[in-house]
Amino acid sequence: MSLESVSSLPEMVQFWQKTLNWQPTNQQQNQFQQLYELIIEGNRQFNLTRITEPEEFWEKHLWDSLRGVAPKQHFIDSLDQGASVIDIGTGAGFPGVPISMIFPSCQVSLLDSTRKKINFIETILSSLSLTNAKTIVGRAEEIGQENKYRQSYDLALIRAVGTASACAEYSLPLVKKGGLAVIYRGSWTKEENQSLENAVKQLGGRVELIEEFTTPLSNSIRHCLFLRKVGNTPASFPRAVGVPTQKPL
Ligand SMILES: C[S@@+](CC[C@H](N)C(=O)[O-])C[C@H]1O[C@@H](n2cnc3c(N)ncnc32)[C@H](O)[C@@H]1O
Repeated sequence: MSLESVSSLPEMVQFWQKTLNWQPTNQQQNQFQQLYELIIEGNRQFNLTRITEPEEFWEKHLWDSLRGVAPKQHFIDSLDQGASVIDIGTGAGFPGVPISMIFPSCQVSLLDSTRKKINFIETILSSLSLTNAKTIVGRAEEIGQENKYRQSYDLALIRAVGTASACAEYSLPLVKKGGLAVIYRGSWTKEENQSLENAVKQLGGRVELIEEFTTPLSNSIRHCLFLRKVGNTPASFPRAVGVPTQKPL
């Protein structure tokens, strides 16, 4: 397939307006289209995502990425105020790349343990001139122990990287006191609350909000877990590579 044959993304003006009380500018809409084309092209080499149909891409990659930072229908305030953001396990760049497009004043770090994914993202950042985003190659367990990164982000985002307690252990050590970690989830049950609360407490956080919502096109159930960093994370967290998943808190 050549780039000329990549479909156009739907504009979805009414869905952006209704769900986020917001609409992309023409320039942002063009960037979404360019991102879509680059990912479809990259997928031929790298097997980046199964989500390639235009409407599905719009819903599951673009809309979902931005919905995660819009609790109570408003984008998280700090994003408009130069927040430092880290997307942990960014894969093909979600949710971090759409967020860096929409919030040019924030600084977004895109972390993944796979070098080839990060190489691909670097081509995206330069093709789209996204100067407010940069990449980090590494494991969250190790990055979270480095002074340069530890407790230095206002906002940590993590989607489809592991269990909720592993995601909490990857993200909270990287967040500043007062900052927020957002875990993007599909399903969530009340029974899972207790183990999440327990993990988050050990990491110096508290569960601020668990939001359930449905996606606008396929009506799928989604959840976002918003964790506030209220104290310091003990030095023993995150534990060594692999431990957060093998021995969940
Ligand atoms: C299923 S993909 C999700 C990608 C993207 N967040 C999304 O929602 O489309 C999980 C990604 O997390 C990365 N990953 C998994 N464990 C990690 C860790 N401990 N530290 C950094 N990256 C990790 C993988 O390399 C992979 O790219």
